Amino acid sequence: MLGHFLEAKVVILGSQSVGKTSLVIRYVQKTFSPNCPSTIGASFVATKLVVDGYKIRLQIWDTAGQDRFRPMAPMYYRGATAAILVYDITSAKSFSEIDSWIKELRRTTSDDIILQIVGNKCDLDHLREVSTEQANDYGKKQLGPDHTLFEVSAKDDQGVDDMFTHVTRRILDKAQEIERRKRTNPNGTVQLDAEHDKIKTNNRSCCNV
Ligand SMILES: Nc1nc2c(ncn2[C@@H]2O[C@H](COP(=O)(O)OP(=O)(O)OP(=O)(O)O)[C@@H](O)[C@H]2O)c(=O)[nH]1
Repeated sequence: MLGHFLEAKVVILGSQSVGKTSLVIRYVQKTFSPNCPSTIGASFVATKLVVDGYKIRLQIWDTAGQDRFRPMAPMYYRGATAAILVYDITSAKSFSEIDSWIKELRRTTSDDIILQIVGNKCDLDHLREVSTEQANDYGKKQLGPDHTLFEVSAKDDQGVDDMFTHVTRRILDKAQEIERRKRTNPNGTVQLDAEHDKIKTNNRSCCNV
């Protein structure tokens, strides 16, 4: 049975200035700073939450969107359970770059990585360049009919908590699926252990959440 303590790595990817750091700060610190400095390399924050009775520790890696840091990205997404792919709804270019992230992740990571598309800055609807319908259709086409697009605003605190909770639920579902497969396919131990390594579960009955 899946332990009641779970740890997962989540990486945030996307073009420069789409608001990756702002989303993490909004989620973890409940604040917004309009003068957020551009990320150099990447930064890491850990946060604990309880979803559906499970205590989860998310290790969130916020990566730098500047092109010069792109070659470093594999260092941060390697071993990730989930990747949050962020675009800015006022930038068609940032949306088109999601496609190259998906291709790169498909090429270089396990099929099991959870991919979540997120449009940030929905407070700037009057400047919108990417329609909800376009992004929604794209997400379902690329990531399957169950993919739910999130349009959020780190500035106005719209949808950010819901989006992180949704990703965490998907991580839980994945962990449960891996457990199920492990039970029903004992011959697949090696492969399943490799997968399982990315979602660390622990049967501890007590933790710091
Ligand atoms: N209006 C609005 N501005 C936002 C929002 N989120 C971020 N910003 C602004 O967008 C700019 C870039 O935000 P960051 O969080 O630094 O973006 P980033 O994707 O982490 O940027 P890099 O680290 O350079 O890749 C900053 O001026 C933010 O204040 C939002 O939801 N609405």
